[in-house]
Amino acid sequence: MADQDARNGEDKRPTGIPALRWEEPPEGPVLVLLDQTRLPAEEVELVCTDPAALVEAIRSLAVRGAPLLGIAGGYGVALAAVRGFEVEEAAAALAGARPTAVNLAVGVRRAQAAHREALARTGDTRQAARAALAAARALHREDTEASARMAAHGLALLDELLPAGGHRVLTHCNTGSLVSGGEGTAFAVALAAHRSGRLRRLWVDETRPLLQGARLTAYEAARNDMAYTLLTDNAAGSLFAAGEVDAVLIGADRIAADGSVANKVGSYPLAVLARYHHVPFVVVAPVTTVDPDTPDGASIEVEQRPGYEVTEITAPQVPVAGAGGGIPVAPLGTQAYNPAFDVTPPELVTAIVTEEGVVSPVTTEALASLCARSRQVTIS
Ligand SMILES: CSC[C@H]1O[C@H](OP(=O)(O)O)[C@H](O)[C@@H]1O
Repeated sequence: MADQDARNGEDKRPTGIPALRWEEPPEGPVLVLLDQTRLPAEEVELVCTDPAALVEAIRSLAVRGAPLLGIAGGYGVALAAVRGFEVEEAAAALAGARPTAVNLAVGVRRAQAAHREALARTGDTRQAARAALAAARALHREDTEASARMAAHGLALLDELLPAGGHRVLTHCNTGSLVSGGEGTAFAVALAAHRSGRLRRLWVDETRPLLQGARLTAYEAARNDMAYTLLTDNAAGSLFAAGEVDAVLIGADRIAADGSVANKVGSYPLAVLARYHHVPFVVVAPVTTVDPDTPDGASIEVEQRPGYEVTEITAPQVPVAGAGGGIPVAPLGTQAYNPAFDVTPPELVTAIVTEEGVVSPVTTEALASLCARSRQVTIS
């Protein structure tokens, strides 16, 4: 898919990167994924012909990012239905592939509900499969539209919060078109600022251990010709201290009813730094990430991932060395603590930006309408 030019910045292909697409070749429908574990070195596509392959792709982060997980989950149910797999079983496996991003369960549930309703109404498995696919496509379309609206609301908020001139924005993990049906969430706001000449600098946290920032956000920023600088996660503090950060923009995997935000591990320390240095800490996420059934941060299940992701550096070209197939950077047998996410309390969040607008301050009361809206979009 990529040619040599793509890696030296000479590639002039469209900046949007189709993270996934549904195709219907003669041999049967497939879900095609851009394998994000191979980026930025290689653009490799995974062709999923069954739900089990998609479950593994989700678990390995070949496909990742809360909104995209919801879209993939919906298509996964449709794939099971059109290819004659047991749909309820496939739905349960897909929804359980990763626990923290609520969008995954939402996407699966919407396609599953459409399938159940059509099957009960018609008794026809082909019609039921088409209903599941239509639900997945609707979710994909809605997320694409939501991304553009979040970008507009987010940029207007930055202009309101920050002095005129270029904004210096720090972001964590990856929240661009690789997590979305559109151009992403937090990254889409930075991209909108860039396109309007109002992004002075995008500070990109590398985001250990899987390096979504270094590998994916830098890749997307380069493809968009943005002014970006990569930094180690532990260098962020010195940037704040030097007054080099005007705002923090991050995504979310689950927002509890009280406004607690689960996001990539390392987000909470950024919120504390932002508060100490009086810098706005802005969360950008679609309404489908708000979970009215999770009352508070303590109720969010934080995914614990394998220790070898911390103790080894993995790269596709590296021959199998350690337990995870990577290069050990710690003594063999080293135990590692590897939570994939952390939870930021609402009092440290300046604002939550969704496609519906901006919530600030972040309180249970202020979120009530978002919770109600979330219930609507997650069952329609
Ligand atoms: C805007 S959703 C992107 C969100 O997903 C990332 O997690 P992962 O790479 O493990 O799927 C991270 O939390 C991002 O903020």
